[in-house]
Amino acid sequence: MDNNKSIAVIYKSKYGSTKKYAGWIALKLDADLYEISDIRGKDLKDYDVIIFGGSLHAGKIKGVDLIIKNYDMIKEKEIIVFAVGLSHEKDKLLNSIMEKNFDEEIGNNIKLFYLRGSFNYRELSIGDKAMMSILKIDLKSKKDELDEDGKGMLEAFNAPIDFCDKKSIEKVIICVNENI
Ligand SMILES: Cc1cc2nc3c(=O)[nH]c(=O)nc-3n(C[C@H](O)[C@H](O)[C@H](O)COP(=O)(O)O)c2cc1C
Repeated sequence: MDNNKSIAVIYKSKYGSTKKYAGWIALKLDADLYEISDIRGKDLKDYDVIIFGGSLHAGKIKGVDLIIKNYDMIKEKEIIVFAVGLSHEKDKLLNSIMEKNFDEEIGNNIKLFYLRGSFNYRELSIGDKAMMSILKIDLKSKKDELDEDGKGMLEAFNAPIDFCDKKSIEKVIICVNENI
């Protein structure tokens, strides 16, 4: 790895999984670590490699506007985004995250990864509980037709689940090391 390259890891996390992954990645890469509110868009130009991590919320990557709004300023840099969610990593998942969050130009220029997070219904904010309750009713009504993801989600309302796995950051680390 070229140690002269400066790397920023920036994250937006509501319940802690994305923060955990960002911390693991920053430590491994000896990068500067920022919670999203602690960095301004213009500070991004100080870095050669920008790694952004955000949790998935109804398909959207929280906080990723920081990358989108500043894209013209940072487009010559190495940009890596990791999304943290509960779904299983299926073939189409990355494509669907890409389509819901980025236009074609940005999509072609960034590297996108998916990491599995955690879920504890009891700890959710009131708004998130309301949103998830609607999902729960929907899942229950389709109980017999649910795929693995749906069944897992339904079970998660009763018992907290945590898929955070330090080993899964390896794909992000390899990507950074290959490109700098
Ligand atoms: C309201 C709500 C919406 C969610 N939407 C998605 C989603 O669209 N896709 C997904 O894979 N996970 C979804 N999740 C699961 C979160 O992404 C998961 O809990 C993640 O670990 C949260 O990250 P954080 O701990 O950094 O806040 C959702 C969770 C909540 C509470």
